[in-house]
Amino acid sequence: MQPAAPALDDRIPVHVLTGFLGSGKTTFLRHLLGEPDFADTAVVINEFGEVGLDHLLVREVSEDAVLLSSGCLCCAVRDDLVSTLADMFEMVRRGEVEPFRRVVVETTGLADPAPIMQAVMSDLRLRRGYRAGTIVSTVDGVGGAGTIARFAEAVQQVALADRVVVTKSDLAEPWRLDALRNDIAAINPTVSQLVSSKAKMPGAGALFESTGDRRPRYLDASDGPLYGRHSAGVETFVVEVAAAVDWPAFVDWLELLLASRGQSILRVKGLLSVAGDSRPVVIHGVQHVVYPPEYLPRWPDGVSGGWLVFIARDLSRSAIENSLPSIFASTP
Ligand SMILES: Nc1nc2c(ncn2[C@@H]2O[C@H](COP(=O)(O)OP(=O)(O)OP(=O)(O)O)[C@@H](O)[C@H]2O)c(=O)[nH]1
Repeated sequence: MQPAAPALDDRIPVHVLTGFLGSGKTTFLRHLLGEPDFADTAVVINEFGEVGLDHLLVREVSEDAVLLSSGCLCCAVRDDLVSTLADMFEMVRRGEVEPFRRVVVETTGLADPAPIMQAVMSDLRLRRGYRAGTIVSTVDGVGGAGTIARFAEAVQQVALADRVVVTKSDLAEPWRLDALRNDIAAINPTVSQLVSSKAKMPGAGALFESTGDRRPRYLDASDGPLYGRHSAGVETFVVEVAAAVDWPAFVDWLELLLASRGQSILRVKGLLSVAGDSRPVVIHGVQHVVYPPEYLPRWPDGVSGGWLVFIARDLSRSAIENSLPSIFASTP
């Protein structure tokens, strides 16, 4: 008698998209969600600050992105992820939402992916409907080597990845990319490394496909010194910017701030109203780099005034607020 073929596992894979602050997770995810291969993908986004931006950007391409805010998935809001996934499954079962074929969880930039994957896979309710997917980690082609050298979180994200996407290759010199790829290989010798440019990457459709039968690395990570911990002193705060800003003055202010305090400011992002334009402007700064602004077609529902979120070390909210007045457009 022939041995029975192994039963096909038709549970929904939960993939984790991780990567250090500003390394390009959301940009890459938005691009993927626009590809036909990624139709039927449910997205759960976790952000640090009291206000989230990434889910607003992802909703431009996929209406149903769910935001888990106010804490990091790997340490503070793990239970929220478990109950969100359970609710999503129930809603599909009751026919309240369209079925989905995969879930992608985008973590905060400081997250350890191991406790996230473990929380999902150790919950008996979830295990009936979901299975562990792939861990994909983005690494910033420009600043990645520096963050790997300075932040244990960046090392952990690479160490546990099944695939690494080196982003921003359009901005980085070839020698820098080669050196970074060597750093990544030194941390995780068997990981497959892919390179993307402005979120475009050959073979992106297969990004979350299984990497084979290898025992997942996250299973062995629970006794490591990094498990679910964050580098000391990293804090987040939100600065409200209710009035319209004068664009040239704002750019000068942000460039000066990041040039002088880029070692402290790991990430700044936000949504602003700019004098003379009705569209909200999305702002991105990553360490010393200010990225080109992006316009949203309209203000998202429920959002009116602007704000900036900072993720920083040794930087106070009052220092930022005191320097802000220079950016506002003067009223005629
Ligand atoms: N030129 C260029 N810019 C990129 C690329 N990928 C991302 N960016 C820019 O880098 C900035 C940060 O990208 P995000 O996608 O927001 O990064 P993230 O990892 O989601 O950020 P956090 O969630 O805050 O940690 C944005 O201004 C992006 O437009 C790329 O391949 N090329």
